[in-house]
Amino acid sequence: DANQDDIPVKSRKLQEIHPIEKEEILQELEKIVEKKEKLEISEKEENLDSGMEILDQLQSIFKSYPLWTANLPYTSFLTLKFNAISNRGTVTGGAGFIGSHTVVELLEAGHHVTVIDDCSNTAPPARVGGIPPSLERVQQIVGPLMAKRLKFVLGDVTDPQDLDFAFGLKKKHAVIHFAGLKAVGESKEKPLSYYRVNQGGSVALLEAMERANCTNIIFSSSATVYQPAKTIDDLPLSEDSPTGGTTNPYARSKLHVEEILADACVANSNLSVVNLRYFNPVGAHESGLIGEDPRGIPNNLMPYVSQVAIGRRPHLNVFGSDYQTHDGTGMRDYIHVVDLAKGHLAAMRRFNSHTKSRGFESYNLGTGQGTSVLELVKAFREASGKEIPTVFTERRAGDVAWLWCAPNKALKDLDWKATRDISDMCRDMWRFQFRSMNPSGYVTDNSEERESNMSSEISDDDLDESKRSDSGLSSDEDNATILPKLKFTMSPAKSIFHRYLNKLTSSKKHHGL
Ligand SMILES: CC(=O)N[C@H]1[C@@H](OP(=O)(O)OP(=O)(O)OC[C@H]2O[C@@H](n3ccc(=O)[nH]c3=O)[C@H](O)[C@@H]2O)O[C@H](CO)[C@@H](O)[C@@H]1O
Repeated sequence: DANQDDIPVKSRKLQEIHPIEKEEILQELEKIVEKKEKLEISEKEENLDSGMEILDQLQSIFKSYPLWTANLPYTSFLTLKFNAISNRGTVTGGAGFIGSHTVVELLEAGHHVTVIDDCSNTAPPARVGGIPPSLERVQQIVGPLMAKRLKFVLGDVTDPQDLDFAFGLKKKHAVIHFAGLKAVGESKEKPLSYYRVNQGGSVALLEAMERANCTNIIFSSSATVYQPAKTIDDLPLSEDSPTGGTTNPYARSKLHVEEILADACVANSNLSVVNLRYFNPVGAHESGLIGEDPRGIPNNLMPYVSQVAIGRRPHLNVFGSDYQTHDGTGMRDYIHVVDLAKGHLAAMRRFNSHTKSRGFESYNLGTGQGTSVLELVKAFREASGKEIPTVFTERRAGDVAWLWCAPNKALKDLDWKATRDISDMCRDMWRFQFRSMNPSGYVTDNSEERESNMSSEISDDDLDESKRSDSGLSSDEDNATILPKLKFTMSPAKSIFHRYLNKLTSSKKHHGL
C-alpha cells in the first residue's frame, strides 16, 4: 500500500482526499469566485489578462478534479461568466494533426472554438452529427467542462455556405487556418486539387471573414517557402531569408497564399495576418491521446520511424548518406507539435486590441536546432527501446541537406519559444503510437471501450441530469451542438457544497440569470 502522503493530491480521487485538503480546495475556489465577482464590475477588454489568469487557476482545479467539479452548478455559473472575457475562434482543419493540438491549447486557455473540417485526412465522425475521433480525444484531454466550448462543423473550406455556417451568429475574434492538402509527392500528381483547396480555400475563407466582419487570421505556412540553402552559410533561416525557388505545387501553394494574404492586408487596413512558417512538426500530445495519424505509407520521417519501431514496417529507408553533414544524412529543425500549438496561442496576442498589429507579419516556428536522420533514429530507439533497422538508399528528389531556423523574432514579438527537445518528441510520439494502444491510429480505436473505462469510475445513480440541463452552458448557442458523452458523478462531499450552492443561487439571482 502506497503511503497517501507520497501521492500528489492531483492524481488522487476525491474519495481518497483528506477532508482538510478538501476544505483547502474549496477555499481556493471561493477565492477565485470572489476575485471574479470583483472583475465583473467591468467586463471590458482590459480585464482580459486578469480574467485569463483567474481562468487559469480555475482550470487547474477543474483539471485536477474533473469528475468532482464537472457537475457543480457553480462551475457552470462561473464558466458562463467567463464567456464574457474569453474569445471565440474558428479553426479550419482543426481535426488534423497540428489543428487538434492547437484546439487543446485554445480550449485550455478558455477560448470557444468552432472547428470546420471535411475529414479528408483524418478519421471522420463515427455517426451522423458526431465529431471526429481526434476531437473526441481533445474533449477527453480538456475535460468535460471545457469540452463544451468546442463546436464541430463537417464542412469544406472552399464552400462559402459551409464557411458562413461555421462563422455562425456570434462574432468570431480570430481564425486559424490549417485546412489544406500537404503531401509534396501527391501535389505533383494533382496540382489542380492543391491549388483549388489551398489557394481556393484561403480565398473563400478571406471572403467569409469579410462577410462575418472578422479581421484576424493566423495562417499555417511552411519552411518550404524559403529558397533551398545553397551552402551552410545560408542557415539559419530568418524571416528575411529569400523565399521562392519552390520545387513543387504544395510549396508554391503555401507561398501563393502568403502573397494573397499580404495583398488582402494592403487592400484592408484593418486586417491582421500572423503567418506562421512551421519547420518540421513531430511528436504528439503528452497524454498519448492525439498525434499524427497518416493514412497509408507515411511520407515523413518521424511517423515512418515510429511504424518501424512498432513492427508495421520492416526498416527505414534513409534517403541519402552523402549530404555535407556530420553523418551524411539530411538535417532538419524538428519541433514538438505541442510547442507549435502553443505558438498559435502566442500568435493570438497580436490580436489583442491594445497591442493589435495590423498588416501581414511572418514568424518562424522551430527550435533553431538541426537534427540528422540518424540522430533522430537514435533518439527514437532510446525512447522506445526498440530496434529500428535502417537501409541507406538514394537521395529523395527535392530534399535539401540542411533546414533550420532562427526563431528569435517569435521570441521577441510573441514571447514564444520551443521548450521540448528531440527526446521529448520521440517519447511522446512513441506513447501515442504504442503506450496508449494506438498501434493502428485513430481508425481502429474502440470508443465504446473507452467510454466504459471512463464510466467505471462513476456511477449512473449519481447522474444528475437536472443539474446538467440547469447549467448556463447548455443554453449557449456555441455549446448547444456538442455535449460530451461523459457521465458525471456528484461529489460524495455534497453537504460541504450546500453553502456554496446557496451563495451562488443568490448570486445567480443577483446577476439576473
Ligand atoms: C520534400 C518534402 O517532402 N518536403 C516536405 C517534408 O519536409 P522534410 O522533407 O523536411 O520532412 P520529412 O520528414 O519528409 O524528411 C525529413 C528528413 O528525413 C529523411 N527521410 C524521410 C523519410 C524517410 O522515409 N526516410 C528519410 O531518410 C528526408 O530525406 C529528410 O532528410 O515535410 C514537411 C512537413 O513536415 C513539408 O513542409 C515539406 O515540404
